[in-house]
Amino acid sequence: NQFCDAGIGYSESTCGISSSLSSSKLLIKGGTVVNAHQQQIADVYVEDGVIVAVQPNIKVGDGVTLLDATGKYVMPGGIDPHTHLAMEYNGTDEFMGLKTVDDFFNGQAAALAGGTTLHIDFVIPINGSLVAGFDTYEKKAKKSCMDYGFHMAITKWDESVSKEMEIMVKEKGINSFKFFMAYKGILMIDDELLLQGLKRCKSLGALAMVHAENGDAVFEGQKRMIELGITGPEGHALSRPALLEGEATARAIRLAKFVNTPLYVVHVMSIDAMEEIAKARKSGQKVIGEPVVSGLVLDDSGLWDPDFITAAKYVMSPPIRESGHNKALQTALANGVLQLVGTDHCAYNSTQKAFGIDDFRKIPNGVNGIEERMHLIWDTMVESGQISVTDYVRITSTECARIFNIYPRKGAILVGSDADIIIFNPNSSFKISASSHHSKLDTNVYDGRKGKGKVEVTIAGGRVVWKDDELKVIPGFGKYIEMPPFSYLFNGIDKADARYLSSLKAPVKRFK
Ligand SMILES: NC(=O)NCCC(=O)O
Ligand SMILES: [Zn+2]
Ligand SMILES: [Zn+2]
Repeated sequence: NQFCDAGIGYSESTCGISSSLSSSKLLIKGGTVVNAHQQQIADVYVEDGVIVAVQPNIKVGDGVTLLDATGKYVMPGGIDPHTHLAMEYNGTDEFMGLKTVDDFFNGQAAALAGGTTLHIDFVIPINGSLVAGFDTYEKKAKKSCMDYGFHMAITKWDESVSKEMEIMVKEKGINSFKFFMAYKGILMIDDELLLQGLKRCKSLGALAMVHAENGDAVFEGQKRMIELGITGPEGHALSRPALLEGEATARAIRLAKFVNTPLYVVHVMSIDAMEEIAKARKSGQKVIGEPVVSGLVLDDSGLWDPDFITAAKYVMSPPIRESGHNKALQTALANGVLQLVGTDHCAYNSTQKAFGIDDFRKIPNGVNGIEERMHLIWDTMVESGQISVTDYVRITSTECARIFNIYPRKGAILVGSDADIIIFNPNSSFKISASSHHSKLDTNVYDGRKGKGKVEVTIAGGRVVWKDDELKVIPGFGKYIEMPPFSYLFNGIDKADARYLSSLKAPVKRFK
């Protein structure tokens, strides 16, 4: 790994960052500046971490770092809405018995090398306590080298959880809560809890997110596979078919409609789930669908690899589906049925994956992607002609900023926006390899993939952190980004509620 893997307190001089790269004034010259709404040839001038001017032919004095972007795209840094860095369960007894290997420093360094400048991670409560979970994640994130935000998982329900949700929203800058409809006995919630959670989210202006799989049926499917003697990684896919993802997606959508609150479906992996989202959106319901890179570009064939470790590295939930789902998800992303792309970066190494050598139920669930997302989505969606460059910015950055209510501070190259910027060369190329990536993983589910386009420069918070294939990152430089409630998804909810109430033909006056 090329970045400075020092602890907190590392200073620029000890890692040899040249003064030109650490200048607080930057001028990006002559590139095509792309926002989700338009593209234009312009210069971009940055001072103290903020974009100060976007226009042609900006003239500056001395002491400004110049970056030539002629023939290249200048785009907002990627925003990954779905990561699990240093993920733990209950603080000590980690999710599926293990802790993810990429933490809030090296996982972020990998993200920066791939052009992502902000990620939103999932806080896992400790014994159900949101405050305890938040405190733990706040400590883990102290060494951050790039900006980050938090979603919060809800794993149990009582008065104190309901109160803590309010604290999260009003005092801690969290505006989204994830409900796991799977992982029975660990994180899974039931419909009653989901209903209470949806109501509470609505009252706080927070976005409800669901991991949509029928956890009871998955549990049954797992038993079925073991009874049939299917204990390897392929049993993972066979035990939780797409119909169970479709069922849970439909159920969550209907409950959100009943409550009249927006819903965000994380890691949409199947046609079954995507079609439920399409139907709901067509009817006017506010449902957001997030595919992840693995579901868009891979198929399940790796799970049948005769080598256990090779197969186990593809184990994630919902599973990577058989070929055909990936292409359908790409089309849905291109035509607006799905809105933004995450990674679900959840890194378990070979030793950890080997925990399930005799029983696929014990293989920790998760794949990488935080470093690869921007390149793979460019190659799969833009280079193939499925979407435009402006749409690329929308699905990798802007829409995420809008949904989580931090636009245009993030997700845009506009005067006043944070200087989180990439310079992207469409004529260069990338190659993914487990031996050169920046994750701590010893494997990579995209190992060997090549494609067109390359993130040549990443600027985060106004600093050049990635250039000439070299990382220059500082632990502690990343900021926590608070996300206010009542995003645009809540517009009109009150009017729809009033319409509903006035439409009720009740109460009926009855004579006794
Ligand atoms: N997706 C996965 O397999 N691991 C991370 C946890 C989750 O998002 O469900
Ligand atoms: Zn999930
Ligand atoms: Zn996840």
